[in-house]
Amino acid sequence: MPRYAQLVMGPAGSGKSTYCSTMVQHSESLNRSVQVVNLDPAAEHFDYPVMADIRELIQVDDVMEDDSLRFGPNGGLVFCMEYFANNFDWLEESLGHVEDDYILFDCPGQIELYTHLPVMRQLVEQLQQWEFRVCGVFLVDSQFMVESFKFISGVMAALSAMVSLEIPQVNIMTKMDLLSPKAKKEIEKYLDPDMYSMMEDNSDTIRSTKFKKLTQAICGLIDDYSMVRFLPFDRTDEEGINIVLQHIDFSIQYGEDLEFKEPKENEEEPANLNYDEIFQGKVDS
Ligand SMILES: Nc1nc2c(ncn2[C@@H]2O[C@H](COP(=O)(O)OP(=O)(O)OP(=O)(O)O)[C@@H](O)[C@H]2O)c(=O)[nH]1
Ligand SMILES: [Mg+2]
Repeated sequence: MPRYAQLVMGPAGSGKSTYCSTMVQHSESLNRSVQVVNLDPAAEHFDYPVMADIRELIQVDDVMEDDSLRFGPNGGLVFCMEYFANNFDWLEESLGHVEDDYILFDCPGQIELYTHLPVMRQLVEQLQQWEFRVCGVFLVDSQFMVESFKFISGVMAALSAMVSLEIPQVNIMTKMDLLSPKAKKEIEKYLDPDMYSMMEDNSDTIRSTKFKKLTQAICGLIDDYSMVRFLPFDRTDEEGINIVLQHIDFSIQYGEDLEFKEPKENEEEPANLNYDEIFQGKVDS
């Protein structure tokens, strides 16, 4: 039986931990069991129950305080994640061997983990060896998406995670509840974007021809392959949360292998039922 995992990624402060706790609550209301693993060695607050916490293995503060290492917060985090990659048996022990389990991994916000460092890919390969079907969930803060250039940089971040991990990925715009109704309307065009027209929006502000050509090439690449779409995520909207969950479940085929329970048969028909007699009786009366 397969196991299921969501790798919750995204830039710092994009709402990863909040997403995890919202999903746990939502799944509880659906009578589904979803567990969360904290993979952020610098995490301070989260309000979901954890099944495993990387801080039991290693903490950024300890690495920074170590006189022989002398790392700052970002170098410290990279060191922690590399240490984690060399100690996956800790994770294996913490996860146990439960069939059919569904686990969210709340990842750190340093973007280099998803663009060029090998740690997340190693984690994905390891999870797949343990029979997990993994979906990447990439979060981007909707507050930063209201202008085309910011949007393009968000798209590129999501795309580089998608390309480097080679797993199904669902991209999400978070904090939709903070947008005004006008901004909400405005942001709709970013959910399923037409990159060429977005390029047109900006053409007046781009003066350099080289920059314009480069932007055009990037927009063309994104559009031609239809690689990036976003789903809105408003933590106060149950219906919207359900749509996000359905997309993710679909991408990892959650539910297809669950055992089908036959509905209980109604009372069996009497064995010697003579339909001719019944019919005859009805016709006679
Ligand atoms: N209004 C609103 N606030 C949100 C939402 N999601 C996150 N926030 C707020 O945004 C801030 C950051 O959220 P986190 O969930 O901690 O973000 P994160 O991506 O886990 O942050 P790091 O782990 O530090 O990278 C917190 O103050 C949250 O309360 C949302 O959907 N709506
Ligand atoms: Mg967090």
